[in-house]
Amino acid sequence: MTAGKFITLEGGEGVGKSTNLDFVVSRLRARGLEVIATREPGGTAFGEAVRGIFLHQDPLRPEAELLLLFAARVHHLREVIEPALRRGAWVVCDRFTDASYAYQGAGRGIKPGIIDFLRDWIQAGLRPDLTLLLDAPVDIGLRRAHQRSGPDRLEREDSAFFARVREGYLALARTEPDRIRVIDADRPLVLVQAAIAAQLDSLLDGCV
Ligand SMILES: Nc1ncnc2c1ncn2[C@@H]1O[C@H](COP(=O)(O)OP(=O)(O)O)[C@@H](O)[C@H]1O
Ligand SMILES: Cc1cn([C@H]2C[C@H](O)[C@@H](COP(=O)(O)OP(=O)(O)O)O2)c(=O)[nH]c1=O
Repeated sequence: MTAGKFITLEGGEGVGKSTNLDFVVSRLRARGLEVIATREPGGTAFGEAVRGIFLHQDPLRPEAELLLLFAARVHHLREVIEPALRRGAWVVCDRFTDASYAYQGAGRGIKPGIIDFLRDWIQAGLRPDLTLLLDAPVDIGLRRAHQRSGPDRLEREDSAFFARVREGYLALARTEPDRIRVIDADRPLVLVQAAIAAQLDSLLDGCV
């Protein structure tokens, strides 16, 4: 049996990650693949409990944010992601470690070396096979997110914070252009999904 693939969706608030996660999952299932859809923080009972603290505990120090995220991540990896990949399933995850570099690193100012250390300790060599980075101007994403629900703790940050997050993500994409594919999310959904489909098809074609 071939090993499964690990796909992540990343980007700022309201860029369309959840909407497009459903699209990715349907497209892969249509090919007959076993697909697990999950999210961070979350994905396990412990991770979902951490998510509640993370989104609502105020104040929460940047160091505590990062440690909580990796505490949830280690359970998510050991209990959900790694077993699924080992049995040949595909895993599609709404946010993963790139979000820690963008939000806690670029956004909060934690040095990347500290995040590298936690990533290497918890994940060893595991990285997503494909990351779809949905990119849109900050005000557009926030407007979409606010239409959806009341703001959580992070969504109340100022626009300078989200501008750093966006630039942090784009900087990651420049360092790993093969893994991280930037998708212009400031377009009608049908065009965003055509771009995503093209990326998925090239990953699938590489698997046959
Ligand atoms: N390309 C798009 N154009 C317009 N609205 C969109 C687009 N993509 C998503 N939306 C809408 O924006 C809102 C936020 O989308 P969502 O998928 O929840 O974003 P995220 O998971 O990134 O926060 C939803 O109401 C969704 O229907
Ligand atoms: C996984 C992860 C998420 N986060 C933040 C980003 C989001 O504000 C929040 C998760 O909320 P989520 O609902 O996934 O985001 P969105 O509002 O865009 O749909 O957690 C980090 O700061 N670092 C991380 O490593």
